[in-house]
Amino acid sequence: MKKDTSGKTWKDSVALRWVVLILVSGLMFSTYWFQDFFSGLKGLMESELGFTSEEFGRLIGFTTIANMFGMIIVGGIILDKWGLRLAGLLFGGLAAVGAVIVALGSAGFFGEDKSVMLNTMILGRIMFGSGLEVVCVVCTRAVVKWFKGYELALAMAINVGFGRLGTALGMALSVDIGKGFVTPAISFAATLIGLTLIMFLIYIVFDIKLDRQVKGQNAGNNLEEEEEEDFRFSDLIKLITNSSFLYIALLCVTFYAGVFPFIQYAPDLLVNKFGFSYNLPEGQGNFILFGSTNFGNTMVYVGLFIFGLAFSMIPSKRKTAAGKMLAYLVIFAVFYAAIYSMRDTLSLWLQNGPKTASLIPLGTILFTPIFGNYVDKKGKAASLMILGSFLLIFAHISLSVFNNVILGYLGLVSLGVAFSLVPAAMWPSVAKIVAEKRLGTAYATMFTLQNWGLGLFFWGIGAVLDLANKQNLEAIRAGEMMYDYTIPVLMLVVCGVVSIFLSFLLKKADRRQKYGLELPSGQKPE
Ligand SMILES: C[C@H](NC(=O)[C@@H](N)CCCCN)C(=O)O
Repeated sequence: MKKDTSGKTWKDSVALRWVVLILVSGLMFSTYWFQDFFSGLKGLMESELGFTSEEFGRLIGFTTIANMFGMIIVGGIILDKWGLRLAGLLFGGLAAVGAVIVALGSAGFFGEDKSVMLNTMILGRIMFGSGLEVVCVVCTRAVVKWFKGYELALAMAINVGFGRLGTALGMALSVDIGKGFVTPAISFAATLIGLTLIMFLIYIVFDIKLDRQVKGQNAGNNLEEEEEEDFRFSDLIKLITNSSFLYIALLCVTFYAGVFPFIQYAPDLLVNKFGFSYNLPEGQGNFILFGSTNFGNTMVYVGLFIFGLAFSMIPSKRKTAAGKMLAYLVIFAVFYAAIYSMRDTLSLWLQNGPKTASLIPLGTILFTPIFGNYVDKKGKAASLMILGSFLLIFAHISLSVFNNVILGYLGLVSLGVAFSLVPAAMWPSVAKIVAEKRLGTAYATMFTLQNWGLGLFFWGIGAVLDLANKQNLEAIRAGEMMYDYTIPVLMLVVCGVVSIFLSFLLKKADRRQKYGLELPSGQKPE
């Protein structure tokens, strides 16, 4: 799109850009929620629906099947041909319909036989999964459309942050929402997709207006509209024969295979391995925000925190050093006071499987932009991917081989840091390796390959869990014994080892091909 210098469009307004970001990110929030909220319900699915771990794994694994066989590429082509408004509605709608089928299936609407329930839920998850990935691409495209030339990196981080928030809240709250049943939690998650589709409909009004304004400007200035590049198979061939792209794409497969599938089982692991709870004690710890006696305090904390954050974001030239210190002090004090006042609740949460595991995606909301900023300013992206892969290995070893709860917490923290580091370094690196006109194809290719790894491990962890505990399955289901997660999690160490190997190869290839992955943003190698 060419920019008009004589008039303004809606995207030139800061306020409207951020309204658009919220409207678009709604779908990220709800689809990530629906993708990951089953993790908090694994125990309930076993006790209420009678699903084995393998069946649980099959259910979440099948979410990726259409994507493995090219759905994201088909979605990309539809996006190119029909535009982001129709593609968003089509694939967001597909995700919503799929989610409703999962809810109906779990309620026994299609039949109360276990296999009918499982198969209809799988059918719904396949439809949902086909929508999810394309929705993610549509949202990213919309953010680029409105923020290119403005706060693009920040907007992208916030957009993914909404997705992570969806994952965290879905994991943490689904048990409470379901109140001991699976279907209400699924219905809630499906309703969220419906509501955020309405937000997307409102976004469409903004998008139509912007297109009209840009068209008017271009006509007034005799400018031709810039054509976006369509998906081409020849681009795909060029990409996969580029060694740096190949290494980073494979790293995307192995790294994410070690993280997303683990997250689906993390609450159940904490419950079975360390004796954490699935439910909080009746009437305790359910401190969310609303309906809590601490609501007033919380609002004061939130207000002060936003004030501190907003103040710290004022450009340095307009702010004294003392002002900057004051802003950081306010943020720190608010954080400390909030944690201190919630210490009882927090201590209950840190012994609850879904709530503790949800801290992994929650932490990334804070750390991914911090590491992203580091990569922008200092570079070292390939080295940070090596570090992230190392932390992944540490996390999985400490959560599998050892039986120490402190090491378990350290493992979770280490996984959270890795899950912030690698995406913060990986996605901007792809933009350095691949020409902008091929970025759509590059992301679609990476997400397609990634879904192979996800599908395999979503299902594989559950299947190996059943296999490794074959002798004790009866006793485990009767609540007399606990699952042993050692082998399924140890398996994920392999993902970390291959990731380190690939990150070293990437660093070496970058030295040869000179993409400048180790350099700050905007700096080119000599
Ligand atoms: C940005 C990146 N997105 C992906 O990997 C997508 N394939 C969406 C996956 C959704 C899984 N809950 C990310 O989320 O880091």
